[in-house]
Amino acid sequence: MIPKALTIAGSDSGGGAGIQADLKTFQELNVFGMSAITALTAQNTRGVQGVFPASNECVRQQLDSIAEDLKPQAIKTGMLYRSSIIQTVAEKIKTYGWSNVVVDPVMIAKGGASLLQKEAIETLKTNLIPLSTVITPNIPEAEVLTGMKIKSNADRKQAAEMLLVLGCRSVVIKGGHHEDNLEAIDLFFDGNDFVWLRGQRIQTRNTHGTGCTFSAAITAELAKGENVLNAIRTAKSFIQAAIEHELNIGSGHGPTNHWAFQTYRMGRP
Ligand SMILES: Nc1ncnc2c1ncn2[C@@H]1O[C@H](COP(=O)(O)OP(=O)(O)O)[C@@H](O)[C@H]1O
Ligand SMILES: Cc1ncc(COP(=O)(O)OP(=O)(O)O)c(N)n1
Repeated sequence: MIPKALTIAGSDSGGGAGIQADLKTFQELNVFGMSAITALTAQNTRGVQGVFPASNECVRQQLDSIAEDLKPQAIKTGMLYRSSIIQTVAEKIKTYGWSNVVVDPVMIAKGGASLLQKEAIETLKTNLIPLSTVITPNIPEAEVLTGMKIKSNADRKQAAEMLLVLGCRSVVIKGGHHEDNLEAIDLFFDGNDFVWLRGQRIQTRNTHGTGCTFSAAITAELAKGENVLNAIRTAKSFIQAAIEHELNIGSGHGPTNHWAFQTYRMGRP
């Protein structure tokens, strides 16, 4: 059986984040990728120049078309932009009984553009997060979702506990935005165990789409039947290789190298 994964996210015309990063990642991990597009963005390595959200009907029809013919073994959500799109996605996840749901609570692009309306944060918390197998906030997103400041390791553990109360089955709070200069360390928590996933911090500005790529790699591994922690370990290795072997494309924050994991590194850390 060919594993199939679905991404429900925004399109990045520059190819480094969003739907484009997700499909490249699925492909590199030998998973057949499908997509439902929630918004078009005019975007490049310098930033986001325009956001054009899809109608609810457009999102609904894409999800129905996929579900009626192609059964994804795992799905991920990225940029969902507004409350009504989140509601549509949550309804469809329930209707079609989709499992292995990875929620990347995308809020703000690196350049500062808003990819989620403020009023949609509550809908994300109440409608979508309770349906998720794992959520993958970065530190600023975890701060918004919990209402607490995250500075120390103890803070991050407390935030992970608070996020689990929202109803997700597990959480990984990514460490890309942490001030640690030597390592980029992510924290996994499933209600029982805290696991720190360590990687050398690469000094580069070419980190556009790191979060999308990381959550897509988790989704691909879940589609193949891996457990959540193993999926996250492989994703960490995938993103580490993708940042380390940079491409230097564009004049701003360049994309990561989606070929690198296959080319340079196959194992988990
Ligand atoms: N400079 C870096 N060097 C190595 N790993 C990084 C670097 N920046 C981010 N990462 C890793 O990339 C993944 C995405 O993290 P992060 O940048 O926090 O997410 P987002 O793109 O959602 O803001 C995490 O596994 C994080 O540890
Ligand atoms: C269409 C779209 N979706 C998501 C993002 C954010 O991607 P992320 O992986 O968090 O990377 P940065 O944008 O922060 O570099 C996006 N930019 N566009």
